[in-house]
Amino acid sequence: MTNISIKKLLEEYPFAAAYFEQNKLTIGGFEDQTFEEFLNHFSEEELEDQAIDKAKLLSDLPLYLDQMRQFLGMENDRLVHSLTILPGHDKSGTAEGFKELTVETSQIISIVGPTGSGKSRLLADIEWTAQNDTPTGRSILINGEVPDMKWRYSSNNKLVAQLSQNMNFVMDLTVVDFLRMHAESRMVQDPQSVIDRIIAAANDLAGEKFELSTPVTSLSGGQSRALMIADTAILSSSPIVLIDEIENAGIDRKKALKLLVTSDKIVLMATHDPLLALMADKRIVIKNGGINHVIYTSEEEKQLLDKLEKMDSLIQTARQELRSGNTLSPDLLAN
Ligand SMILES: Nc1ncnc2c1ncn2[C@@H]1O[C@H](COP(=O)(O)OP(=O)(O)OP(=O)(O)O)[C@@H](O)[C@H]1O
Repeated sequence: MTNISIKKLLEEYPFAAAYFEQNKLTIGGFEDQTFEEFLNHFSEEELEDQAIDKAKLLSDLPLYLDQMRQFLGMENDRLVHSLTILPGHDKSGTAEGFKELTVETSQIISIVGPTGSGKSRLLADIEWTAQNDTPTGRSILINGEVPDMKWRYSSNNKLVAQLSQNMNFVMDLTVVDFLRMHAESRMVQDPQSVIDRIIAAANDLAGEKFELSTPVTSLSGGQSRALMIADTAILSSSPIVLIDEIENAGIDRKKALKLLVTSDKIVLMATHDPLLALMADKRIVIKNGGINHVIYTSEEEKQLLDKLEKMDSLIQTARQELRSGNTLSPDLLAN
């Protein structure tokens, strides 16, 4: 929550204004920056003169917001701001190669490793909020603490939303009925505008557009995935999104990730797609059932990402041409 702009923070937690006032911080003019960026604008002299303790102000803000939400009896779902994985052991019983790994909202973590190495197991440990009670011996903390066991059993206030490669709907509903049911179960104030936003976002992700009246059973693989991603980003209460491979999903993967991240989700995805893996802030490398090491995506890798994106867009264009029944010409490579 400290990664979002002050403006967004105030929209979501209006009482944050009192925190700034109590600490005599004038945030006017800095609304588009994050709280950390705002604090960084002070000179050393100003910090000293005004007795501003940047580190304390930063670490106290999430605590303050949590306490206020609890006090005001607001829903728990938005309270999650970090997920921590504590190490267990690999399939041979060897301790995992990291101390602890914390992921915060709006961060993306990718998980890579050979087939059968344990990527899905890690996602399952997170979903189950493992407490040294799964084959890996890992433990999961939420906001730095042992999580409430309610997360394991609650059906409408789930910690984790899973997006998997196969999204086949079996229910006999149109897209709008499906979304309306979901919006009503979440008791949103203005269901129609939420539904409209989801449809617009889903159509933006999917190659071919679909209508509100389309039965969900007639959606293509890519369309149903796009719908579920948009629904998860905009309407789901789950603060953590786990993605098991979206490479062949027929959707704009980059936009999909951006949509989830700007919705303040913690995103973890198992993937071998270089575009997705490098978009992540950190990359968990799994070997023989254990987290072998964690790689921080370097500047160099991010630069490589630009090149890979250009190559990818070329392949996508070629694919589109083939789909439309055209022939491919060498001009494709000219640009
Ligand atoms: N640390 C561990 N200790 C014991 N068993 C483990 C451990 N990690 C994973 N496993 C088991 O190994 C098997 C393979 O793991 P998993 O399905 O998670 O692999 P994967 O990387 O997702 O494979 P794929 O890429 O094929 O989907 C599973 O039965 C899982 O429960």
